[in-house]
Amino acid sequence: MDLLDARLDQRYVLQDLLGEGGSAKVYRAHDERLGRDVAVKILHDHVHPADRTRFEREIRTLARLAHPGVVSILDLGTFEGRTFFSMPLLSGGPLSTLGPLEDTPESAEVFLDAATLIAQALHHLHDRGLVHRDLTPNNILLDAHRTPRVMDFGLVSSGMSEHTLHLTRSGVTLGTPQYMAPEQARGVNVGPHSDLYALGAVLYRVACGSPPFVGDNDQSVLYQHVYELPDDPRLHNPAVPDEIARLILTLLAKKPEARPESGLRLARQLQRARDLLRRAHSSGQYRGGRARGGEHLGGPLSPGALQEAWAVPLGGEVTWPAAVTGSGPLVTVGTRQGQLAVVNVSGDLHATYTARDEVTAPATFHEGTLVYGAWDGTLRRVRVQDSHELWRHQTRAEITGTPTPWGGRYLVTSRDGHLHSVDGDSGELAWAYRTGGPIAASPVVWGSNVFIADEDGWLHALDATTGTPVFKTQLGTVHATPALAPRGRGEAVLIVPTWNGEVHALHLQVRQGRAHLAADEPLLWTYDVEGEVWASPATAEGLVVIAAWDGQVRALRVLDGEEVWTHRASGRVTASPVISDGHVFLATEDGELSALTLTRGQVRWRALHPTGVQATPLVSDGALYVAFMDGTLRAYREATGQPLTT
Ligand SMILES: Nc1ncnc2c1ncn2[C@@H]1O[C@H](COP(=O)(O)OP(=O)(O)OP(=O)(O)O)[C@@H](O)[C@H]1O
Repeated sequence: MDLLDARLDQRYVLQDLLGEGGSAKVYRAHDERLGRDVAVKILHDHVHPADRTRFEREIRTLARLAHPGVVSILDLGTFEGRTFFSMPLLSGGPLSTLGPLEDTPESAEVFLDAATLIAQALHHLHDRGLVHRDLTPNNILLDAHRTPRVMDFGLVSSGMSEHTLHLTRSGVTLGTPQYMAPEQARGVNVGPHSDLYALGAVLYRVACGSPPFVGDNDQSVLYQHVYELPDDPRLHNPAVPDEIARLILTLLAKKPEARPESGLRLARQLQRARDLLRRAHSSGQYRGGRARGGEHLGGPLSPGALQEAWAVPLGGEVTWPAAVTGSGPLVTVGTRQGQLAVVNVSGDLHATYTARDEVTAPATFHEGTLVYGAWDGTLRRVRVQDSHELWRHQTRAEITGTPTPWGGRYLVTSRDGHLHSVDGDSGELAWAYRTGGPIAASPVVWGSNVFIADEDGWLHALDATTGTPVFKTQLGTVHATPALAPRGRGEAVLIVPTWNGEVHALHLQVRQGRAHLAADEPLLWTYDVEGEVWASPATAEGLVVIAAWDGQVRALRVLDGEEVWTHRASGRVTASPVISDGHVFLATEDGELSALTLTRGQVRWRALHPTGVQATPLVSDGALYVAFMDGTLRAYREATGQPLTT
């Protein structure tokens, strides 16, 4: 019977059918009494007694639970003899909309936050002696803020002793094979650990886009849950961070005792993974990879109170396109005189590595090693701990871009127009792609796609794993590395500044892992800064900051290129602006350092030095690190004891 427009309990007007399950229908309804929209779940007209039991079980369970990660029951009633209940309307779709994971810190953080809340919700359930037994991505819906709520408690079992899997409805096995723990598939020893396994399978599906096991029929899937090992999630989606892949695989352990011991313990592990990722993002400052938007976490919170903490002579000039990069307690910068200096955060020189030539390409810290290229075409990988050189790879021309880690390899550009993919373990070349013109910019990675812009004016998009071209488009000579602003699921804006001053915003979409230009509006906007651009744009919070060489700095809206503010720096700008915690950090060729608010461009801090800066500064660990052209590295920290000024 169609219930649309029916008015339940003088209060709920049913508006749209949201979905239908075995026992009930779910409607979007308007609660006239409170003037808000809710979801109403109403029992089918004629139901099998088993389905009625499931429905009642769900209501009783919901009434016992109160947790931010569990959908709450608002009201209970009957309509023409049919039981119904109302609950908050969850408009964010199923949990799977958070995936597949993209190679952005935001994507992993949203995923980990959601997983943590679900783990806590499971703990809440388990603590009350309940086991969900049917956790699937569709049974965890997101609200408008992407907060997940566990629902669908029709299969919940109370009491750990209950082993019944075959709660049947018309002879059908209930539970969802794709997410079912091995012990549940076999019908023995189902308990809280089975929900943790199911959560592992759900997270696998979200992270990779497909569940751990697929098969032609339920039996084949269940067989694999019992006997086969799942693939490493990174094989299906290389953007899955290592920490997340490891946690998912422990949840999918065949033996319950090998899984995390409780939802609470899992929640802690997920939070730790989030902290680790956050730290990796705040330090491994390579422009093309995680920090490709020029945004970094962990910069000075109140730049108004910045003071010089130390200065270290590096023994050589520091010029564009060098950049200060860092990891944990170490900061590094290369010089023209063939040195790569590694300084610790208290200002002591930790080590110096020599190259035969200028080290102007920014170095990358990655997994305890340092990867750096030099003007003579050598790429080296060195262990930070003991300075041991792991390998050296020789290319034919100057290395211009920062080595960008991708799927166990490093993507690195050279002046003669090549993008090389070099194996991280052996230093051997996996593939090389030749663009038409010289390259000065670093590669930019998005999902499994890599973009490079050359000086002949073309932007190339390649498959990052194989180097196969995906598309190319002509924009104009590019020196600076483009900035990528992710725009929600499978969409991003790539902001490409051309040397002659035109900044183009390309609208990218990803379909089955491949990037392409949006068919309806490939170019969102073009903005003419009327001057050369050497610095890479920086983007965060829906804005992009572009510093032209003549010193004019502009913040534009990523969406439509509208100008939000402008600022005139004291001199020419070659170093890229850096964004952290709502501030933009700028350095000029005549020695002006400044910190501006991101949203309004207000100057919060300014310092002048007799020598200038061309290399992009680093923000990390609450400090600002700047390498001056004369070869000094200076650290600026917030003066202690001063109140926050912003
Ligand atoms: N609170 C809600 N807000 C928005 N949509 C909802 C809400 N609750 C349920 N839905 C939608 O209604 C659909 C049907 O819900 P129901 O709980 O009956 O799911 P089911 O899992 O398909 O059925 P079964 O009870 O057989 O397991 C869900 O898949 C979901 O899309």
